[in-house]
Amino acid sequence: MAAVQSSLDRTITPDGNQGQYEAIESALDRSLFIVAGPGSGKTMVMALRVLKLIYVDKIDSSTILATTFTKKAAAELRSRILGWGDRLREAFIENPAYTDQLEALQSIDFNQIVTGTIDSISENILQEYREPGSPAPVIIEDFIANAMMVRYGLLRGHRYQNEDLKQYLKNLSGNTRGLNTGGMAGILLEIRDRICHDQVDIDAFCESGEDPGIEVACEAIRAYMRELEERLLYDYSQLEQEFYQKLLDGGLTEFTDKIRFVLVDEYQDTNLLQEHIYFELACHALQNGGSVTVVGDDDQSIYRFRGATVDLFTHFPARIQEALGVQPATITLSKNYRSTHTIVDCVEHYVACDENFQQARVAEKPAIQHARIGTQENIPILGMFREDIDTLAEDLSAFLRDVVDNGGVEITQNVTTYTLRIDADHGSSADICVLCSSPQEVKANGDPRLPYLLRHYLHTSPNPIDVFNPRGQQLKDIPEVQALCGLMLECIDPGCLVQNGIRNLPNDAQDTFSTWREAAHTYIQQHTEKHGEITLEEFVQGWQTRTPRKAFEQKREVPLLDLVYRLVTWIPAMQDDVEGLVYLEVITRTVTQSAVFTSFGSEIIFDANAPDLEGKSIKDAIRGIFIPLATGAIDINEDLLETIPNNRIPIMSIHQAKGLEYPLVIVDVGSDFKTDHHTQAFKRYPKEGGKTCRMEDELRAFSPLLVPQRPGVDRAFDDLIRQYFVAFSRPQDVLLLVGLNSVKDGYLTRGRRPNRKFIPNVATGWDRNDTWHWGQGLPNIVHL
Ligand SMILES: Nc1ncnc2c1ncn2[C@@H]1O[C@H](COP(=O)(O)OP(=O)(O)OP(=O)(O)O)[C@@H](O)[C@H]1O
Repeated sequence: MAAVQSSLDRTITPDGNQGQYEAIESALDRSLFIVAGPGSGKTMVMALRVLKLIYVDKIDSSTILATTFTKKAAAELRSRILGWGDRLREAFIENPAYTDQLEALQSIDFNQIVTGTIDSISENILQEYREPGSPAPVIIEDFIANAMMVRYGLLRGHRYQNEDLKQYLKNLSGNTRGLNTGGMAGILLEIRDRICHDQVDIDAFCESGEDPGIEVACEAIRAYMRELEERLLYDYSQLEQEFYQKLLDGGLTEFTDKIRFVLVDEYQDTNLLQEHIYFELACHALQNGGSVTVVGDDDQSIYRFRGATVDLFTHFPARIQEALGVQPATITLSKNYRSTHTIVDCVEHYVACDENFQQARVAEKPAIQHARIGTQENIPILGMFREDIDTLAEDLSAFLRDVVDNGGVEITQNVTTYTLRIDADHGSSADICVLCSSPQEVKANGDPRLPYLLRHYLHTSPNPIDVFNPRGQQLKDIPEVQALCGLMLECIDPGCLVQNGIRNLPNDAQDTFSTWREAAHTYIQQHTEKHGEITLEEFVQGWQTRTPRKAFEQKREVPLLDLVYRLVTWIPAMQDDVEGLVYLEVITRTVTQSAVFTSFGSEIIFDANAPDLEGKSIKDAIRGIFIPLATGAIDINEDLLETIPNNRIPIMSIHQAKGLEYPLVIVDVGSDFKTDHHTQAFKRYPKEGGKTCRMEDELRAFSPLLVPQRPGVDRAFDDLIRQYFVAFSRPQDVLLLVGLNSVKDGYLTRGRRPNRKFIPNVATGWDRNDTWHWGQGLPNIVHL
């Protein structure tokens, strides 16, 4: 610990940081259950426990496996271990007390530690320890899984037209207007993932006879799984299943024989299949004389919709004792090193105010305490509420401009005045973050939402500030995407000859193709500049008339990726704008990945000896690339957003913000809520469990987990509380809540005798028994 203090500038003492100290210093064979609050240094504790095993217990680094839930968190954990590991090594090498250990110190290879998400670890281990001659697993991204479900689960066999299936998926999703093909595929994949994650007996589910749509859904899922198997492809669920199966069958003994330490962060988001994997790994670790450590915060479990089962964390000690006979020591980390006293108090008050929620938390969880070191101002919690969304966006933009550029904003509470200002030397607009339940920029009816208006007002000011919100719009509706996809279609299939010959072309895809092609024509007219000696119009004509020369190289196979890269030379927004680059990346990944499962590998074939191949390869590309893009089957994956530009204000969903911290965090607690409208209830004060809970209830009846004890509506409340708990615990210095006046003061109903009505909302301190703990007008915060 002395080296940690001198080299890493972290003081961890048995008195000052008891939980952290105990977790790091625990004996190597002591298994731990660490219940940690927000900002309590989970990642630091994990990294230092690993380094303690290596430096103090002299453990071989290749016997340690450390994993966490998201790619971002896994990368952060790895870089901490590597960075701190090296700094400590340098300090030991320079210290004369360790001269006799120089060789051992120099030989430590931190890269041998197995780190990553459970998916990346499964992939690497299956690849590294596979039988000689057997192929390495090929993993498909979610969007390809979706495209394959569209193609093999729905289009093939015309299941997308099956009324029983349509009705079943519609009921399950709660979508009142019905689903398009991409939407149906999305729900089917959610069912399929749950079958894997909850270890559901699919035969029993299929034969349950509760709804005629279930059988068709299972047929579609089985068709999709067969296709994966035949092509030796794995989606992420299947990858984990395969890893677990190989662990059970003893096919990975070379690996399991050496594993001694299993450490899992973010355990609150574990599903049953992952628990099986961790327990199997832990079983080997214990047999090899090591231990298992899990860290998590049940209050931050926000991935139920992806199969996370928080009970696996809250009941971890009993579950692992039953499975492996080990009794882990419970350690709590309740000190918060991130936020000011005011924010910590607000977060603690928030999480305690719903009495019913306490039953869903880890028993006897201690309150969060503030422990942030160094001088800091206790800026009050702020609120900005306005009559309408446009005024809110305009005023919020003006506030942000003042904070970033115009010398700051003064806030007075009682007699104290605070100045909010981005640090002129080290700060930037990226110190601010806007969190919403969804970063969508427009509503289904086309009306703008706060993210759209904020982008607009911030950008049109004299000193423009840019936002970063690539997930704000549907990919197919983004102008550059429309232009690029339209240009590609016009090049490969002029006059829609092949397109019109495709049977089962979904109507929504057909409509989108027409919009794209029109966008391409407009784009051609507006962009007359030359690239590589020709204009865009000449380039497209070259393709359309199949006159190679300048437009494309005379080859038998022309990769579509080449076409993409050539066309974007006329689309500057896709070359130098960070959001445009994300869109381009999604399209190129779609083209590359679809090559994995299409017959022509994302190439157009021009063969005079076999002229029919041209049409077939175009059809293949339309099916494999363009239909998924047009039907919403492909969306922007979160891992494409790992790097957030340092000169823009990120607008993100609360889920994306998990694990992050910012000096100033703005949380939208009600910019969409003008009235107490029932269609919005699920976002603020649920009346029922909703899609995720319905799916949980439906499928867990056939899983060892069994149907959840807590009613769906209570689980929906729990999830909303946790979501805003995560949001409110992200800021270091300032938390600003924004919304409409109706959310804080209520609104007047129409009619001859208007009546004041309030909008129950979990994010503004209502509990599920209709008590408003924060009160009318939100008097507990300072209003701007
Ligand atoms: N003992 C400590 N001394 C000083 N700073 C600390 C200490 N422990 C943690 N911190 C700091 O507190 C902040 C929060 O830590 P970290 O991000 O690891 O928390 P966390 O538990 O992962 O939080 P969350 O679950 O809310 O994402 C970080 O800035 C970290 O550097």
